[in-house]
Formats: sequence, C-alpha cells, structure tokens
Amino acid sequence: MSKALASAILQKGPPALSGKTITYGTAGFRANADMLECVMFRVGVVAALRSLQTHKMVGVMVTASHNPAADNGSKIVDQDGGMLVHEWEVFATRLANSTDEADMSSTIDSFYPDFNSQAAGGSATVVLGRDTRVSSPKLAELVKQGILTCGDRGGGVCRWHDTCGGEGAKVVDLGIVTTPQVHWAVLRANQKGDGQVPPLQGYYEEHAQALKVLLGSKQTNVKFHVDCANGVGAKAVEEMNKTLSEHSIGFSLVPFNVGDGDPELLNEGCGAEHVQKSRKLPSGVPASGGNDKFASFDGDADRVVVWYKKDSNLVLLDGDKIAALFSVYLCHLLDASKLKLSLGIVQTAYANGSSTSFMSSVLAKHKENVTGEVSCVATGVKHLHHQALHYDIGVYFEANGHGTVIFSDSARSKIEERSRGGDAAAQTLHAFASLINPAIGDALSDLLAVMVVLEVEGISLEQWAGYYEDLPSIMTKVLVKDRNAIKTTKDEQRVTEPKELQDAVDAAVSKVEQGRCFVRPSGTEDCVRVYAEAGKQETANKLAEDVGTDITFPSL
Ligand SMILES: CC(=O)N[C@H]1[C@@H](OP(=O)(O)O)O[C@H](CO)[C@@H](O)[C@@H]1O
Ligand SMILES: [Mg+2]
Repeated sequence: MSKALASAILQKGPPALSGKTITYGTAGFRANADMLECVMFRVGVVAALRSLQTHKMVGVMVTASHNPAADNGSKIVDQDGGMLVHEWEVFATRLANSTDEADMSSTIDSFYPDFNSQAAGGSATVVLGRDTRVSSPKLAELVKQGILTCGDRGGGVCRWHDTCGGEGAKVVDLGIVTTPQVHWAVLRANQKGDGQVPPLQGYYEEHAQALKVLLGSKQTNVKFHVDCANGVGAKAVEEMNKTLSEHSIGFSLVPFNVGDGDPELLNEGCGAEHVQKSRKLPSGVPASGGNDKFASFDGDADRVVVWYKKDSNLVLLDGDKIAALFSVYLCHLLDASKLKLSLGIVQTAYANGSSTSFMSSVLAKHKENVTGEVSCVATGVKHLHHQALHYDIGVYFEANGHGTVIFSDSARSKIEERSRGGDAAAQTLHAFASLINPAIGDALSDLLAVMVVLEVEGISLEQWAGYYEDLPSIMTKVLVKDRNAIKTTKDEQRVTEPKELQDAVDAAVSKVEQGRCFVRPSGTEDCVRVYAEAGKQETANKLAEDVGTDITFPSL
C-alpha cells in the first residue's frame, strides 16, 4: 500500500524538488514560498499519516512566523498539541526530498512499519491553519490536497481504506488563525475525543473565565497597545477584546500594525523579532501618553515581548523577563499553598546571564517550599518544552519571547484537589494553569498572563524591569559556505567541531571581563549566529566582532 501512496504523491502532487533539498528544522519547513509547492503537498501527506498512526487529530500551520513576507513554511502539530516528535521530523524531511516511488515507499515503510496494516480501515483528521501571507491560501490548499490524497476514494490510486470502508483522511480548515490556536484546537479536540474540533470561541472563553478567577473582585482598567507585526495576531486580539468586554473584564488590547495595508509589511520593521533583536521602536507606534504599555507579537503570534518608552528609548521586557515575572509569582503561590511542587525554569544559551542568576536566586530563596532548577537547552521551543516536562511546573522561555508555563498531570490534580478544599493560592494556581496555553508559546495567552500578574501583584513595568539589569549583549550573523560544518554541544554553549573555532572563542572570551560568547549554526536561516555578553556594551560588541572574524576556517 505504501507503493500505491508513493505513486499517488508523485502523480497527483506538484513536481518533486529538483537540485534543492529542504530540512524540517527548528520550526518546521521554511523557505521562499516559490519552492514550497511540493513540500506543502507532502506535509499534508505526513500529517495525515501521523494522524492515521496515532488515531488522533494532528495539525498543520502554514506560516513562516517572523520571516519576511516572501517566505513561507509549515509546522506540524502533533497529537498531544505540541510539536512533532523528532523521528517524524526526519520522516518529513525524507519524504519532502524523495524523488522516486521506490525511495518514497521504503521511507514510509521504514518510518511507519505498521502503515500497510493500519491503512486498511484507518481514518485521519488534520486541523489546518494559515497565516496572512499572500502565498498562504495556495500553499494551504496544497497541504489539503496532500491530506485528501491519502483518503481519496477515486482514481484507482492509493486509498488506504478502499477495501474496508474506512473514512480516509479529512481536513478541518480553520482559515486564518494564530499558530498557538492550531495547537490549542488539536489539544482540546483530542482531549474531548469526540472527533469534533471545538469552535475557536472556546479559546477566547477559556481565557476570559481564567482571568475572572484571577482578578476576583478587583476592578481593573488596564490597557496595552499591541504591535501585531502586520500578521495574524490582529484578528485574535480583536476577537479576544470582544470576549473580554462581554465578560466585563477591564483589560483592553489596542492593536496596531494590523496588516490592513501592503502584505509586504508583515514583520517589516515591527513585531517581536524586530523589537527584541534591534531594541528599537517598531514602526506605527501610536502617539500616546508617557505611561503607555506596549507588547509586540511576531507574525504568527506565538511569541511576545513587552516594552515601554523611556525618553523616547525602548525599555525591553523580553522572554527572560517574562519567565522571571512568572517564576516569582509561581514561587509565591507555591509558598502560600505549601504544595511542595517542583518548578523548573528552562532557558537557552541566548538567555541573558543576569536572568539566569536572578532566577537561580529566586529559587534559592524559596527552597523550603519549592524544589527547582534553572536549566539550559538547545534553541527551539521543542527542546525547551521537552525539558520543562521533567518538572511539576515548567516555565520555559526563549529570550525572544517564545514560551509558556506547563503543569504536569499530577501537579494539576494536586492543585485541583487543594483548590477544591478552598485554598486560595491553589485556586489561583489552577486559574493560572487554565489561562496559559498548555501546548506551546502563545503571544496572546502570555500577554494576558503578564497583565494579570502585574495587576494582581501591583507591579509596575518599571519595577518589573528592575528585577535585574541585563548584561550588555549582542547577537550577530556570519555567512559561511557551510554552516552545518559547525557542531556544538547539546546545550549549544560550545563548539565541538571545528575544534580550533572553540579554541579561538575561548581565547577571545578570556580577555573580557564578565565575557561569555558562543557560536551556533542557525536552524532557520542560512547563517551562523554569534552571541556575546560582557560587562560593557562596547566590549560585548568587540567580542562578537572578534569571534565573527575567527569564523574563517577553510572548512567553513
Ligand atoms: C536566536 C534566535 O532568536 N533563534 C530563533 C530562531 O532559531 P535559529 O535556529 O536561531 O534560526 O528561530 C526559531 C524559530 O522561530 C526560534 O525558536 C529561535 O529562538
Ligand atoms: Mg512565530
């Protein structure tokens, strides 16, 4: 049967990639939209096969997140609402790059040995979403065709169900949504298990209900201006506002950069990536009073950073600061409830050194009631999420604003039990767990969580910014012939190949006070990233420059 499917993919799908290869990287497939037709069709096939294998719904989001408007890509959402398991990423890469029937069919057989037996009578459902890019409708349609090819009853080609009356493969198209909304829909659909995808209104309602509990009788009037990067966040913010006002919750999100003009403006000079990397104001900032609060989402609204203006400069509250805010809050609640749960804070090597020291000291202060640690993993939310699963409560954030807080099943039941007994801190923990997206980093959930923590704890943005002072840092890109020639340790803090490169980095760092520097190949762009930190900005800049120049080995 895998042969018949391979033949259908080749016959019905767009022409195979020729002379190019593509990898399912840090955040799925990403490339210029023009090269993605074949890839998207096959992503549909992979998603349908994963759903068939797990007997659960999975999802596909068509987006290239913070990348330029001309790019596109896709992320597959696994049956647990999280990111695709690693071996299926490898499978997706192999299938996307296969050019002949024999290779494709043996790829299916080797990654999915039970395919031939499961295909008979099996069914699959894929939840599909897309961003606002011009290329997205067409590419989403190709994903759909890939999915339907697996369940096609006509034409005499592969139909995994054709002799048995199974249902084949179905698509539930959510249209333009945020990436985290596709994760949410898959998670909730599989939790309910009735074969239906819950309407998105449920997403907004869940947030409103949790906020009501967290705010209690507190009368609030909090406004945040939200830079939507001219992407999908604008629509979600609008819907959220409606639901907030229906529930008389005094939070308002005022969107700007809402993408109602030129589609090329997506992520252009605005959004979370621009603000966090350049530390400059985004375009389109509304004229406002001195105390206004701002947040920037990225193009598919799975990350957020918060900021305010001080003397027309931008003061950034990045992913590290959001993690710090949530960690302090959760430690207080854990102290108050005496639940004795573990709290893990997960970062990547890009986390500012000051944030790591701050969070370690917060955990140390609460060690009587909270066992915890701060750990560092490889770049990419999938690595952070995976590590966060080791704790009762896992707070994970990349410095760029990508992250969430997850609660283990056993922590949830302990919290629920204690909160049924009337414990106020446990009730608050329970509501916080219901507010924040349990599947993936979500700009909207995270922002609402930030707003409510600031509000109920009475913390101003300035006080929050003062939790710790970032060490001066810089991130640069170096273009090389083959970035993949650079190999690193698991936490990406050190280069293992070429060895001389790490020696050069060590030599440069040893000359610098409070110096830290590391080098790694990007998983989403054709470049090598250099990150440097030091006691002074000029020194950090010089360190990054020196190391950048060192990356000139003939092998690279
Ligand atoms: C330094 C940095 O910001 N890297 C980003 C970027 O990954 P790279 O592998 O560094 O290109 O894109 C990823 C996907 O959005 C995101 O998870 C990650 O944090
Ligand atoms: Mg994104």
